Amino acid sequence: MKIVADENILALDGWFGKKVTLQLVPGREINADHVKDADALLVRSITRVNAALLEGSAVQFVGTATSGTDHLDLDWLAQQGISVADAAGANANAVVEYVLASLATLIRDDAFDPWQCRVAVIGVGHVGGALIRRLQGLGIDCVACDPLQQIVVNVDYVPLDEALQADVVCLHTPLTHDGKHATWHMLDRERLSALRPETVLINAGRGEVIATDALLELLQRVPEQNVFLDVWENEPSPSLALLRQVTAGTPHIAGYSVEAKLAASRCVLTGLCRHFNKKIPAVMPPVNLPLIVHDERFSIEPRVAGDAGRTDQQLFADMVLASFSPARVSQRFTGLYQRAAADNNGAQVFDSLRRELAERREFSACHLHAAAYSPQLAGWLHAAGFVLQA
Ligand SMILES: NC(=O)c1ccc[n+]([C@@H]2O[C@H](COP(=O)([O-])OP(=O)(O)OC[C@H]3O[C@@H](n4cnc5c(N)ncnc54)[C@H](O)[C@@H]3O)[C@@H](O)[C@H]2O)c1
Ligand SMILES: O=C(O)[C@H](O)[C@H](O)COP(=O)(O)O
Repeated sequence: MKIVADENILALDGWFGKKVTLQLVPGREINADHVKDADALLVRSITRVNAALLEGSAVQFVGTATSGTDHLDLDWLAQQGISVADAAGANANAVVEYVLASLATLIRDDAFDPWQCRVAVIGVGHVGGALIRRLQGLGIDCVACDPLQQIVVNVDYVPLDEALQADVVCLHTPLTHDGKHATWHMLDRERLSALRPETVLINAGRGEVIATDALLELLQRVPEQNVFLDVWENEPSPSLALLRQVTAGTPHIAGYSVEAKLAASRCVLTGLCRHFNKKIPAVMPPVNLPLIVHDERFSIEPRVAGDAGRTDQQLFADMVLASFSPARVSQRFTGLYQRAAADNNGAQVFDSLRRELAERREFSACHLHAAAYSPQLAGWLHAAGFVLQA
């Protein structure tokens, strides 16, 4: 059997016996020549999988290590009888932590108190559902907007235009082009203009859900509007003007963590085994991941305990941002991207930064000493996903 796979799907090597030929290829370079005699293709979001790639090939299974599937021509694949498996849910927790870290950026700067706010989550699937549960666990008021499925209980579902009046608006929808609830340019000029200037907008769904030109116009008119973008139109070459204007812009890494990457690999390998009627290995990619109890990134802990001058909210933000700071990533991304864009190398910067940022660990890898924090702060840290030990 021959499997062609994106070289950046984590921990694929070592899972296949001698009867399998695994060819690893950079995702943007996978072409019809690579796949013509392959039985299976494993991709990430950057490979377009359609007739142009697979027509006449031997591929009968496509696995994508992503939740989004807009890079796959699902109708054509179904017509051809090619099976598809995705990794929906694998990176939901990483995206939730990205949203918490974005809010922490504003809390730290004293610009914002989420406990006095209403957060609207638009798109309530794996990511949006997990986000609502996490925010509610933190005691933060939420509403949900999802006209296609209403699966989360104990939350009010509201129409889109009402959701856009919340204090924080989080977009977690797929990119879709057809039907009454298509999401392409769902936030167009008219809807963006309806946002209140103090509303915080976060997009970790797909870039095309917001019309770039209209958002740029909005930010030129209302520069104080806080906007966090992880996804962009025209990746890997997003608008530099927009990147410069947003509160924090990251190169599509909200769902990036070692935990998420391994879970995604597990999903595609499970799908592959099911399709080819192979036994699903009991233990899948590796893994003894070290905890970060003593990691220098968390040397903040003693400072937190000793710093009587900071409020529990600020200390909460400090802890979250010590783990992952979208603003720090944004600063680096913006600097590198604007220099590279001058030489038309922006796309390489986008891709190489993404590779580098895949080593993030989730909050659960950080074990903290409960006694170092006030009961309120310890409760928030626990609810956010950190592990509190006696
Ligand atoms: N930035 C990242 O790193 C990252 C990571 C994971 C997922 N994503 C993106 O986020 C999307 C959501 O991820 P997920 O795992 O929750 O997917 P999911 O399929 O579990 O959930 C998507 C939800 O969006 C809802 N939806 C569809 N159209 C809508 C509309 N017009 N208005 C409101 N809701 C709508 C669906 O009903 C569904 O409940 C993915 O499709 C992907 O494009 C991005
Ligand atoms: O849809 C998803 O799951 C995410 O957008 C995912 O994080 C994309 O990551 P990539 O496949 O490009 O590494």
